[in-house]
Amino acid sequence: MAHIFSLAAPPPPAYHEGNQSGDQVKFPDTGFFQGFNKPSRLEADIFECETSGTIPKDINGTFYRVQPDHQFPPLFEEDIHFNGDGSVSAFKFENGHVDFKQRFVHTDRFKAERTARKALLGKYRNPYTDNEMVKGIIRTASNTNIVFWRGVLLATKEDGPPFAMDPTTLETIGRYDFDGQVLAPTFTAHPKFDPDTGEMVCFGYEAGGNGHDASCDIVVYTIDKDGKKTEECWYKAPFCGMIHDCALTKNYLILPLTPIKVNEERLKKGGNKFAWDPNEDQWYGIVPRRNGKPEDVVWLRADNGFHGHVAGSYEDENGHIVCDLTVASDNVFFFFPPDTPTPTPSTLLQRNKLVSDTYRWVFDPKTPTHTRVQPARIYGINGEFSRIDDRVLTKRYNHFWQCNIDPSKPYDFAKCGPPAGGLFNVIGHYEWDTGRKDTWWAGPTCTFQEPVFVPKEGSTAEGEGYLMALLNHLDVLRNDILIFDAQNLAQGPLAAVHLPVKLRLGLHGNFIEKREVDAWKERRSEGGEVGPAVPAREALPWQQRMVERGEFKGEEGKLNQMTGKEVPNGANGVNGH
Ligand SMILES: C=Cc1ccc(O)c(OC)c1
Ligand SMILES: [Fe+2]
Repeated sequence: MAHIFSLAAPPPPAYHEGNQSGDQVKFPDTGFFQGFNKPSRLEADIFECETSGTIPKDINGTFYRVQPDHQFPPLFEEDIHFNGDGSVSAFKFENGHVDFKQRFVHTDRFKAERTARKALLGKYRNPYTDNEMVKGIIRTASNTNIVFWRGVLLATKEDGPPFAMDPTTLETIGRYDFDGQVLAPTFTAHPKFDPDTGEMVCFGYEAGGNGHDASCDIVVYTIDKDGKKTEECWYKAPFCGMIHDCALTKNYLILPLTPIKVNEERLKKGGNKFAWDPNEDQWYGIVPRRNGKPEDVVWLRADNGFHGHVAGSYEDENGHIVCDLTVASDNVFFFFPPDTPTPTPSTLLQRNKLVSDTYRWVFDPKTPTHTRVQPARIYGINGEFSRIDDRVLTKRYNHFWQCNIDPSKPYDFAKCGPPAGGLFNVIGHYEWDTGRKDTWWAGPTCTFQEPVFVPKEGSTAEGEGYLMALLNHLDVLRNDILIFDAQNLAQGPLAAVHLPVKLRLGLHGNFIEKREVDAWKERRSEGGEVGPAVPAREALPWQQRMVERGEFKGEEGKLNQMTGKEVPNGANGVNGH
């Protein structure tokens, strides 16, 4: 890489044979850390952002989203974006004004590494590659989704528990175990919220042990609107593969099991978390929402494919489950190639050739388990990150929005290089009832991140409102937010918010109304109706088992110190009693 100055004494390379060498703060010279993918590590406030057009005055609320952003250069040169620390952005809209705030999620991992001033955790979801100092630590980087639950933000990643943050200040409150009710080692990044009951339905996969042992156990929880756990049931998956998103209907939860698999032996050898299995089916686990029993799960299967995200889902007049999601034709996670016979990583170029259409499945929940099924409808588009008007979740719906790939449009490779995160050069609005395709192309130097739907103040009609999405300027390394009329994308944006900086490629976000944030702030205040959110007081059961088995051997006090927990007689730490 070209430098604007030359050092008198050139330092040795930051990585030697793939491992970090020396203590320079220098990121790898790989695609995951250069160009638009360069780490940012920015925590900032911008009061009154610059805008173009007229920001609709009836948008009153905050668009929260999360991005992986490595706090420190990784231990291993070949590290991946998904291993970066969660960094949450908030765009607060009020009466035509927009303020920006961005903060890291202070996970146990973040705190330990900050104390050490360097990376201590190794590869993505492989504890066998960690520094001994952090043995037994909760490894999650909380970098995948940021949801609002009863007055707190939950920063989530599917390999660990959520971390709670204050919605106004973005300060981390701590690991959140729902007042001791949710103790599985893993927790999905895609909990679902039933708009009729106010319940949260959530799950964890690889949940039977410590979250890193290829267990086939899946746990499904329901938390009611008052914060009480009302359902917990454990199911078995046909293999330990990724279950990233889920679909919720009035009576069922559907778990798409993707044929990218965990193998504990591979982890022990320091290998990848996942390996793609091109010979495995894609599976759908259907479980009841009420009084589920382990034997109730129905697993349906279809030809190999890679699940993306769910748009909507509901039960039709026949009691069948309609479940809409993107399914890609091949391995989206090109950095997790098949194991056998020899792993040959595919490239970003191949990744960009995948087709990811939107599939409608109609499942009869009474079908015998292991039955092979076919899609009912394929929309005929190529994209990902579908969103709906969340008020129609669990209900028959019409509209969805997503980021699309249109390879027929010009792309300025000379100015932008390979399109970081995928060539999402179009934003699209679709209607199941009409087959309509309402799209807008962002031009040859821009791509989109996941959109959010913002309901119009005072309107209850599905899809009436705005669509908001981050725009990546790949040529000048900067971001905007574009705001559209949700049902007329083709006319172009109504307004834009301009950031003076580049964000990272994020995963997911949500728009939360100001009135909801304000009402909960009142309830969560000292002496309020509910009181402040309380972080987890006890170590997770898998950590307590490590202590009981004597696996800490004195590392425990060190770990407590590094994560800022109280050390004396383990009152508050990993042996928490
Ligand atoms: C599909 C997205 C996805 C799946 C697993 C992850 O750990 C993740 O981290 C950002 C993202
Ligand atoms: Fe996701």
